[in-house]
Amino acid sequence: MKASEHHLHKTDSFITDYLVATLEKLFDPIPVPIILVDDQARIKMINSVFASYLGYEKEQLIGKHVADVDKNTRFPYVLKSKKSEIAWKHRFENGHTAIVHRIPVVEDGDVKFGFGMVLFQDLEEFKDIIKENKLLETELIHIKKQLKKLYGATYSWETIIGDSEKMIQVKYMGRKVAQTHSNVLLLGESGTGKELFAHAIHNDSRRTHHPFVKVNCAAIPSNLLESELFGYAEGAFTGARKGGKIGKFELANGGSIFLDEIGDMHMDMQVKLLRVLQEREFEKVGDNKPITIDIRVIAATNKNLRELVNEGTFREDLYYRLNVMTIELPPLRERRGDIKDLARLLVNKLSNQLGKYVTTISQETMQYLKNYDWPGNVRELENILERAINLTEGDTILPMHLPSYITSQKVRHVSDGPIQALNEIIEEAERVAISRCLTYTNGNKLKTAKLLHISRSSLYDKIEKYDL
Ligand SMILES: Nc1ncnc2c1ncn2[C@@H]1O[C@H](COP(=O)(O)OP(=O)(O)OP(=O)(O)O)[C@@H](O)[C@H]1O
Repeated sequence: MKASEHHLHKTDSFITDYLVATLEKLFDPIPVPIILVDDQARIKMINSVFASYLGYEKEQLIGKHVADVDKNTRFPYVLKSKKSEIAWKHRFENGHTAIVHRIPVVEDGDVKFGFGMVLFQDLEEFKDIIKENKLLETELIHIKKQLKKLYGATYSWETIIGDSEKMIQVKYMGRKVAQTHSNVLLLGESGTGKELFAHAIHNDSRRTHHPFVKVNCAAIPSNLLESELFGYAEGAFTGARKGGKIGKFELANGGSIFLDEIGDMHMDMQVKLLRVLQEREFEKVGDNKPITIDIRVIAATNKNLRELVNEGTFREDLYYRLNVMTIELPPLRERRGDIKDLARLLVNKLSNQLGKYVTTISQETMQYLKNYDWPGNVRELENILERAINLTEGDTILPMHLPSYITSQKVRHVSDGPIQALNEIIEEAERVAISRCLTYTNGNKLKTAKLLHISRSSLYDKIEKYDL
C-alpha cells in the first residue's frame, strides 16, 4: 500500500483538509464556478465565483448539505447512481438557469467525492454560443462549397453513371491514370462526360487537396488567353490591373489544370503551353521572372487532334506531349445500356433542381430514349429531360413530353451510315424493330412477340441482349 493511500484510510476521509486547502488555492482564482462535495453531498470546497453566483459568501457554505443551499440540486442522486451528468441544463433555486457538469469520482466501486462545475452561467450565453457556432458552421459549409466550385473538382467515379462494358473499361482506365503523374488527354464527342472525367481523375489523385482549375480554351479570345493562363505583371499593358494578375497555371499550382477544347488553342499559345509542359515553368506577361510550377495538365477535345496535326493547325510536338495517357469516351449511342440509369438519375437530379415532383419515365418514353441516337450525348439527354420535366403535369414523363424528332424516329437506313459488318447491321435492325414494336404495344411482350412472329422466350432473350 502506498503512503498516500495509507494516509487516506487512516483519516477515513478521501478529501483531507490539506487537499481542500490546495484545491481552494487552485480553483479560487478561476472565474468558472467549481464545487467539491464529499460522499454525503456536503460541500467541502466551493470557489468564490460559485458562492457569489448562488448569493452567499463561501465561508457560509462549507460543510452544508448541497440541498440546503439549492433545493433543486441533483448531486445526492448523482452520488448514489455513480453516473456523471455532463452538460445538463439546471435551474438553480435562485432562478439562474445554467449548463452544468456533475461528476461522481469513484474508486474501487465507492464514491469518494463529487465534482461539479457550471459551464455557462446563463442559458442565453450558451444559446448565443450555439447559435454563433451554428452560423459559423453554415457559413463554413457554404464557403467550402463555393471554394470547391471555384477551385475544386466536384465529381468522382461514383457520380459518373454507366455500367456498360465500355464505361466500365474507361472508368478503369481513368482510375489507373489518376494514380500516375502523367498528363492526360480526354477525347470524345461533345457531351460524353470529358469534364466529369477530368474532375474524377483529379479527385482520385494525390493532388486532390490542391486546386482543380478549368480553362475553356475556345471561350477565351486568343489574345487574352496568354494572360489568363500565365497572368500579367503590373503595368504589363494599358488597362492592366494594379498589382498585376495571377494566372490560372499559378492558381492551380500543386493541383490540376483542365484545358478544355484544347483543339481550339491558337498555334502561338500551343508553343507556350509546350514550354510549360517541358520545363514546368513560365513567365507572366510583361515580366521575365520565371515561375516554377508543379501541375498536372488534363486536356480535352472533341476534335480529331491527329487530323488537326495533319492539317497543320495543331503542333505535332504538343500532340505527342499530351497524347501519353489518352482516354476516349464512348458516345451514348454506343452504350445504350446506360440510357435507362442515366435518364432515371438525371430526372431525379433535375426535378429536384427545378422544384418539380417528376419521378417516373413511362416505359414507352424510355423506349424512345433508348432508340434515339443522341448526337449531343449525355448533355442532350439532360436537356431533353429538363424540357420534359417542365412540360409534365403529373409525376410521369410521357412520349408527348419529348420533342417530335425523337418520337417520330424512323428506322434508320443502315445504308446511310459507313460500311459495317453484316451481323452488326442485322443486330441494329433487329434492335430497332423490337424497340419500335414494344413502343407500339405499350410494352406488352406477348403482343410484341406475336406481331414479330417470334417466340416469347426469344423475345425475352433479345430484350436482355439489347437492354430494351
Ligand atoms: N456518365 C455520366 N454520368 C452523369 N452525368 C453525365 C455523364 N456524362 C455526362 N454527364 C452530364 O452531361 C453533361 C455534359 O458532360 P461534360 O461537360 O462532362 O461533357 P464534355 O464531354 O466535357 O462536353 P464538351 O466536349 O461539350 O465540353 C454534364 O451536365 C454532365 O453532368
